[in-house]
Amino acid sequence: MKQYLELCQRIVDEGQWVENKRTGTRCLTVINADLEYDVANNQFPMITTRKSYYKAAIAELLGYLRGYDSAAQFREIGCKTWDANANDNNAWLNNPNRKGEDDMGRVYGVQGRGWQRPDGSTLDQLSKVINNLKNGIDDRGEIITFYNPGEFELGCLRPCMHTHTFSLLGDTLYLTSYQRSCDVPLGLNFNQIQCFVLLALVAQITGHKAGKAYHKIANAHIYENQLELMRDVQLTREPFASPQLKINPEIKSLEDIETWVTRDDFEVTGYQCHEAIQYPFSV
Ligand SMILES: Nc1nc(=O)c2c([nH]1)NC[C@@H]1CN(c3ccc(C(=O)N[C@@H](CCC(=O)O)C(=O)O)cc3)CN21
Ligand SMILES: O=c1ccn([C@H]2C[C@H](O)[C@@H](COP(=O)(O)O)O2)c(=O)[nH]1
Repeated sequence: MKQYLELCQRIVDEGQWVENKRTGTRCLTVINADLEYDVANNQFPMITTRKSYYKAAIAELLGYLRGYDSAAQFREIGCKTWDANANDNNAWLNNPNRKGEDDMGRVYGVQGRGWQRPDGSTLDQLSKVINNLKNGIDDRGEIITFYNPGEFELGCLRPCMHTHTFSLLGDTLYLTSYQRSCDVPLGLNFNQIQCFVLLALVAQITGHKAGKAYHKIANAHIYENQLELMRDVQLTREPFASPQLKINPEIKSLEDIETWVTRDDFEVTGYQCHEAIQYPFSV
């Protein structure tokens, strides 16, 4: 929690204003942030200085792992975060590749589970990594990347947290996640949870201990219409201790994640937080 608040304070104190053409809203911006999460000791990085909706963040991650490409699929598993980008953004609405209501196109999990090869076949990056890790193999390229510049025009948004590298050291699994662009009041709240859960879950289904998750962010920003709430409300609050996450131990394979796991297989204990803050969202 301390590192999150320090990043927010750093943006407020040292950020520079950057115009943003896509959303039309300028952002107070810093470059480079390194965060880490202690999965080994179950220090679940949920924001405590406002109410955090962790189940929606986990549902979003499950949707990515399943290769979902429609905001309707995300809604069905308890996550509304893709409605606006799929249905309210003019650039995407006018894009001839959009296949209709709720279509997100070839984003995130579509690339993770079905990267298109030149010969027309597809590559399942996630299965490869899980199979190797299950067999104790780290080929120094246990990487899942959603970032496919050749297909940007086929999706509603370029992936933000775009690459995940898994590393095995003895029987301990580590994760390094890379993010090109981060909406610190809204998105990071979800992304911190997702890095933690991704490592905890993959460690569980591949039979390893979880170590740390490292989260590397290039452009970290606060939108202009979020600044007052962050500076004058959220940053004046004292954080509470980190809660703990309990994952259903019956989750044992990638197939389980694909078939029956829901957001209710994840329970948080010991969560104490300040009142909710509703931050504006820029589409
Ligand atoms: N401008 C912007 N910021 C983002 O963080 C973001 C995007 N766009 N587009 C793609 C995804 C969607 N994400 C989102 C979208 C909405 C919330 C959001 O509204 N969160 C609320 C409540 C969530 C709920 O009730 O389930 C929050 O208070 O955290 C969070 C992340 C993260 N990403
Ligand atoms: O997981 C996510 C997804 C998106 N974001 C934020 C970061 C930016 O504010 C927008 C994306 O805008 P771009 O113009 O494509 O950079 O969404 C996030 O923080 N986390």
